[in-house]
Amino acid sequence: MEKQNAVIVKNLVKTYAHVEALKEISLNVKKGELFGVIGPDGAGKTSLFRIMSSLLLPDSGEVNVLGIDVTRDYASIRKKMGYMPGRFSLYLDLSIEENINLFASIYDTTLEENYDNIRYIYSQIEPFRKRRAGALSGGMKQKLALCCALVHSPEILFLDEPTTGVDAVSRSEFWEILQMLKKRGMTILVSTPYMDEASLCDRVALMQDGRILSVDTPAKITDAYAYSLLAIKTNEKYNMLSSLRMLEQATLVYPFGENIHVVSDKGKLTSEELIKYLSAQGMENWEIVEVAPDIEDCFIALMNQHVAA
Ligand SMILES: Nc1ncnc2c1ncn2[C@@H]1O[C@H](COP(=O)(O)OP(=O)(O)OP(=O)(O)O)[C@@H](O)[C@H]1O
Repeated sequence: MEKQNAVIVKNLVKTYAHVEALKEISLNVKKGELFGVIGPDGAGKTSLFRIMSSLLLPDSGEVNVLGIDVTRDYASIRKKMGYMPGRFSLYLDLSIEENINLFASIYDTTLEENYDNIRYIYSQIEPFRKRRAGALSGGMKQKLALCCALVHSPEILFLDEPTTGVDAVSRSEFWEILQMLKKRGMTILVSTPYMDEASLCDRVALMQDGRILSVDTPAKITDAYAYSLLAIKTNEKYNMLSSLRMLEQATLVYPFGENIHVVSDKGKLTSEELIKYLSAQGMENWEIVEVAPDIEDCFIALMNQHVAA
């Protein structure tokens, strides 16, 4: 049986003064899904999350969360959702325990009443419960903010860039917590600028400049890559980039980790032709390496298609 939608967003538009932050955004998220919204700074993620969480009104469009029209009935949806804003919403002068109790009191509940719901996360910071939030590491603040968002036992979580600026270990611990919450049936929407987090989601929306470029499972997005991708390993990155950018058959050339990626229309540039070109250019000490496109390659190609359109 087809899973029910937890979130339905239709033709959402949001404008600030002269900035069109959201340009007719539409998407559906299923109950129990871990759904990622991935995009660079300014893509419109925060605007979208604030509107879905009933904290901001759109200019036009529809937002339905758990069967509730959030633009009309924000009081009902707030009881059922947890929201973690991009910049932590913690009270830095209050202790861990006081922060959680404060958030609990807003929903007329207590930490004790909901202890079981947040035990897995809270137990990791409980030894420091008397410590001021301002004196916590980024990773601990992130766990505390998640406890605050979960303390009233919501059915759905909106997490806006929860891992931005947090160290790699804390990031990976945080994703483990999200997987655990998903297993318990929670619907989770999470935004992130980190492409490597895409593979941890059931489905992702790639977002740029107020638009969604693609929505699918990470595997289907990479399977749909419509170009030919060659990667070159070299110590002479700068010269290599300049040289490749003059190659007519290359649609896109960009540094990617240790390599340089060369994108061309299918059948337009073979590795033999690339070898010939680089040899003719007098380039030395490089090799072509086999790579499969990842989400970031797909994103770059989609952005380029959009700019070219
Ligand atoms: N209150 C505001 N007034 C004017 N422009 C705004 C306001 N809030 C956001 N914007 C602009 O709207 C666009 C989308 O911003 P938004 O914060 O939604 O994107 P984002 O993907 O969350 O990026 P970031 O990670 O930088 O917050 C950006 O161009 C931003 O500068």
